Amino acid sequence: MSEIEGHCKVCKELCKQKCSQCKLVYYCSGEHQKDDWKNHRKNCVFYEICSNQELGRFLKAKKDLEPGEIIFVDTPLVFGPRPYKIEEGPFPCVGCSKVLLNEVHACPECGWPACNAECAGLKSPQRHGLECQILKMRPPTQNQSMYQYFRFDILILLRALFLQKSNKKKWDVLLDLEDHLDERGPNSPVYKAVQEKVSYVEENYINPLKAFEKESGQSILPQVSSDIMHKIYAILDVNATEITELLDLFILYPIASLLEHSCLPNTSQTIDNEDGYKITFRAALHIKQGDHITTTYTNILWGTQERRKHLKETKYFACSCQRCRDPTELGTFFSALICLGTTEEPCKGIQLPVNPTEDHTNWRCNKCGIKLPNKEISDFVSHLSKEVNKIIEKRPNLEELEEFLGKLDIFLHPNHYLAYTIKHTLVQLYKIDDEIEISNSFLDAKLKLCQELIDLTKKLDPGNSRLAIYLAVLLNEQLMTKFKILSRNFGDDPEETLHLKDEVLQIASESRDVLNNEKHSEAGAKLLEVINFNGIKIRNWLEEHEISTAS
Ligand SMILES: C[S@@+](CC[C@H](N)C(=O)[O-])C[C@H]1O[C@@H](n2cnc3c(N)ncnc32)[C@H](O)[C@@H]1O
Repeated sequence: MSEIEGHCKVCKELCKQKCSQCKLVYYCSGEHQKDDWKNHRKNCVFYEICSNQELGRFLKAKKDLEPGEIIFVDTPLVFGPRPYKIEEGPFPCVGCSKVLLNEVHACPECGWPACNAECAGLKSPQRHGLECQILKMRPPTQNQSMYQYFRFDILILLRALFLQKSNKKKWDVLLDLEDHLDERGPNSPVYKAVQEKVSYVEENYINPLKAFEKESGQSILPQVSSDIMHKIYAILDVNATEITELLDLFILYPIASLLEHSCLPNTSQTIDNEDGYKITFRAALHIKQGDHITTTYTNILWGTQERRKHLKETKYFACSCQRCRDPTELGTFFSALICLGTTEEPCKGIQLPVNPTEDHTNWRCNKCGIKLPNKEISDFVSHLSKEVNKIIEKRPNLEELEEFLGKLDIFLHPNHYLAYTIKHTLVQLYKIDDEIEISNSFLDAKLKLCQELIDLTKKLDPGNSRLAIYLAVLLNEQLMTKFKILSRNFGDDPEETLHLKDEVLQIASESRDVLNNEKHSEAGAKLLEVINFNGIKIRNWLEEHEISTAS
């Protein structure tokens, strides 16, 4: 049997035609494919759901997947405003969740803030349509601020509770998601925070609801116990996907919730805000049949200790992915420190964790061998991290930032994640402006920094699944620096001109490609506009100087 032949799933005849969707099953004819659709339908996907003791459920590839290939599209079980209290700043619209930056209107039924009394989300059952009837039941209260009165953090809970009536299948799937309730026991801080919400909901909404149900004989929401509310918040914390920018949303998906975490994920995701927040997962790297399909639950621009701590505290597991296990973090040295040695003369070796997946691992210098306890390192890095946040918040100028980086350089490996943050800001402050006199050495230094950060970003995120915006910013800076050199040296050396022209065109094209999955995000769209504008500027210049734009 050749590779392009297989046995028809129905009659077992040898044939060449496959299911055009999953390309995993052979059918000798359209008729046999149609006959089998009822069985095949649920298996017509590129992944299988597996489970083991360590991970619980996870997804495995059923076939080899190429970068960019769609693995699955998922539709939300429920979505709503982030379940954290809003203490200041604008509210979102209760109907469509857009942040209300200008005029604030109200839902005509319950009075909650809305973008417009006609907002379609006010009536939609997936949005405000069902919860509105409960919000209306609250008795009038006095002496409460707007932020105490409009508790957007409880809306997603009400929306989830309504699934038991509006879509029992989704309700059952939701309740079957991982909750880690055992780790969120009554003494944990998270339990107390959730209990505050639950008591608030009971007092303001559930008690009036129960009174109404009793009086009217209607059953609106049968399951509203405190336990079920704790469970829903736990499920949201462990599984929900967050969107920020203009919307501030938590979205819970049935399939995406089963994806395993890795700090080196092999998928990328895009969410369609215009189509009910459908999420599309694509292969970001080559995925082989049988490989686990992974996403990331944390910030891959943090060092191993910070990522693992965050995962432990919010997702209740100890990550031991390829990056976490490697003291050098895939050769990036993203958490490495400079060894200060024991004598007055620093040894200048590199301090790395001996076993990064052990919480209390010692750190050891790769040159002098001196060991330091983890606590000493993490206290020191957390102190530096606060200093970095302070200086970034201050919106520093170039000189302040360079001076600060000079201090960090004494202690941190040049690739340390705190240095990365500073350098990423710095590279954008090294302006290449036609109005300013710029030396060649300045351009060379900027190019060197761009290249250093681009290489580092690509190592951390080889599938460009999380750091696309960071990378595109760097490529754009590199593009404009090379273009400056090209235009400055034009006429000196024709061969060099052509070489630089090719490089510039290649970088312009790469920076656009990198943003492929981000072009619908606010930041991605803005950046793409800048890159396209720069691309046009460069092409115009090349044409004016009669340099072919073909590579
Ligand atoms: C979003 S859920 C993933 C689906 C879950 N395994 C299930 O059975 O429903 C997140 C949970 O899966 C487990 N998990 C995910 N990735 C893991 C990993 N790399 N190592 C260990 N546990 C992991 C943890 O229990 C985590 O809290």
